[in-house]
Amino acid sequence: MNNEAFLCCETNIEWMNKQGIIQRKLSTKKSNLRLIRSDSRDIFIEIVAEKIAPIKLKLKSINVHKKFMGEGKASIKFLDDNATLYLSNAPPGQLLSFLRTMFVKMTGEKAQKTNKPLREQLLGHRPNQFEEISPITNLEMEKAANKASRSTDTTPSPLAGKKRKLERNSNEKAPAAKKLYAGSPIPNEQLDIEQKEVMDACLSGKNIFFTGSAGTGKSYLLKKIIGALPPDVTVATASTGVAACHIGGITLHQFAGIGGGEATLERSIEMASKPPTVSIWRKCKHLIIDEISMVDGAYFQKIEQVARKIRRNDKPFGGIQLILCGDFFQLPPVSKPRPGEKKASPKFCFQTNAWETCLLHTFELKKVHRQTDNRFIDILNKIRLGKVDEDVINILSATSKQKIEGDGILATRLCSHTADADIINESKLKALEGISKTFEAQDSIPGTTKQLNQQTPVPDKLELKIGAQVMLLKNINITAGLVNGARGVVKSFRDGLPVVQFRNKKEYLAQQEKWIVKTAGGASLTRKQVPLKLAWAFSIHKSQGLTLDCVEMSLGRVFEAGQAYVALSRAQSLETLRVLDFKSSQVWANPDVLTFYKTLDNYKYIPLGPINKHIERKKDNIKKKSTFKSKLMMEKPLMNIC
Ligand SMILES: Nc1ncnc2c1ncn2[C@@H]1O[C@H](COP(=O)(O)OP(=O)(O)OP(=O)(O)O)[C@@H](O)[C@H]1O
Ligand SMILES: [Mg+2]
Repeated sequence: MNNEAFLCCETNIEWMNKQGIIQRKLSTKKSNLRLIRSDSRDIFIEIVAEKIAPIKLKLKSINVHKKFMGEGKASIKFLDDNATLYLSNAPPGQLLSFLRTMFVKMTGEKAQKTNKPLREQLLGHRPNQFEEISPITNLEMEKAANKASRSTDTTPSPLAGKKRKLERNSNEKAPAAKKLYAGSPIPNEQLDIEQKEVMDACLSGKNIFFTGSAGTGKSYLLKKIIGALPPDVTVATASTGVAACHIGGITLHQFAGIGGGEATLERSIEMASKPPTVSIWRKCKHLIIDEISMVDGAYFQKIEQVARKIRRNDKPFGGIQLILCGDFFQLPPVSKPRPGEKKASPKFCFQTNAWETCLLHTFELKKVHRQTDNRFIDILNKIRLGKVDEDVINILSATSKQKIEGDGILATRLCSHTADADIINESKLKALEGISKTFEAQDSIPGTTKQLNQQTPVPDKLELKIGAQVMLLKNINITAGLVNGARGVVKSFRDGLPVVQFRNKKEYLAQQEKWIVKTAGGASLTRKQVPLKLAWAFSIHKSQGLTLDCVEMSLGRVFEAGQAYVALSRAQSLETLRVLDFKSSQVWANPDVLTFYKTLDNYKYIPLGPINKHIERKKDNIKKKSTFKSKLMMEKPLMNIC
């Protein structure tokens, strides 16, 4: 079956009379929609659902409303039939492919129809036979995308001239068309074989944990999985605000509604039993968690118990399908000491009973997409496991002297401590001459600044000057290299907006972009802001999940297992990386993580002995360093960037 021409979702169909009064209505919870073609080459949508006879609606003179496609909703108005088809709870990715196929095929059909011989048309007296629509070809896609980009109308439906003008939906602006045609022409080709295997397992309803080294496309795949599940019953979360924003979800804490998890189980259940949290817990069928390595095990255990109680279902997590993703070799959970504890003692999720009872099917992605240089990939894989040999030391040390900046774009410094990164950005901006311009975000609901600061990558106030080092925070034009994470410098201000030049020499006038985040109650909050942030420095914790194209680091003060690995693996290549004072003692893996991964097939042969010795040595180093560290924190941070 051509999956691009198939959609499963809720439908409502309304037929109207000439006066616009509804004559007939039909609602289904689950319909299967198919794009089909008659032997006279007309294209139809066929709607098949239980207890109703199949319905076929001809795709001619239609008006499509697709503004809420991302939420799994769209409507198609059939002007000749005086009917409207409302689609809801559709997996957003499937809906996008379906509408795209519909537009592409209709665009192609219009061109073909004029060439059809009259004789063939006149002889078409047989009862109609229908066949499934063939998959779209690259050529068809290109044609339709060109047509859509030339047109100011985002509903590239083949409506006839005058009618088209009249029926154009004024609510729809260009971005929706951009969304429809962005990315690879053939959506199925966007996943590699390993990723497809995980996707299939997720769609089969199993509990899944997928892992893999940095840059293997875990978050990329997670976004596709979210797009393939029905949105009304799917909750996409991540352990941190930045990671949640990356996949368009909310934090796990926001979803669970039990605060930081410090309360007793009884109190936590009480907290989660309040509306709207309770209804979201009950409605949820698929719970997605990205960056699972940073979720505190005790918290994970608690929400599993809360889920069972709230949903009155004794199955693990109250019967919710779990889709967990992350790399435990990266940053561990951040937790505060509990009452009576001097030091926080975070536990990983895999060390809990809840993890055991969920019977997770585990997958590992091995193909690295972030980097292409195999030498660099090998180095990163060794660092991930805490192994540092002479090759690693030599190659990383050699980067310390390389010039990676150009055209006024300086390298971004990754700092082990957040405060250091903030101070560097502030002081560097202050040191620039010229007047500064402040860009204030426009938030849809007043009083949500703190939440939006946490959940979106853009600040509520952004101060810029000519010469400011910035990073782009949205994919603006993928083919032009204006992608999330691209580094640039502010060259001038035009019409009050910053003009940024990027490493590939492309210039971009940064206009306000929109971020939409979900609240735990399911409402949407919107922030509009220029898609930039200061980029002289970032903290390693804030950089988790990012890809950076010109990056520098000094790892002398790292304090977590995996912190050096996270920092190094942000770089796209050895040529765009500078490690200032690399030492093997900066790299170590958590022994519990190593033991856990040894239970997974691909890690059976990790030589644990030598690595553990290294870890013990490292632990001693941390103890010695901690007094030194607190002294250092009071001194000025490193300022010798570039
Ligand atoms: N199948 C794919 N085809 C093309 N590009 C891909 C594919 N999978 C991932 N990528 C790209 O690889 C880069 C890294 O992907 P992603 O950030 O999802 O990795 P990750 O495993 O989540 O990394 P991290 O562990 O650092 O969070 C991104 O730029 C992403 O777009
Ligand atoms: Mg990721």
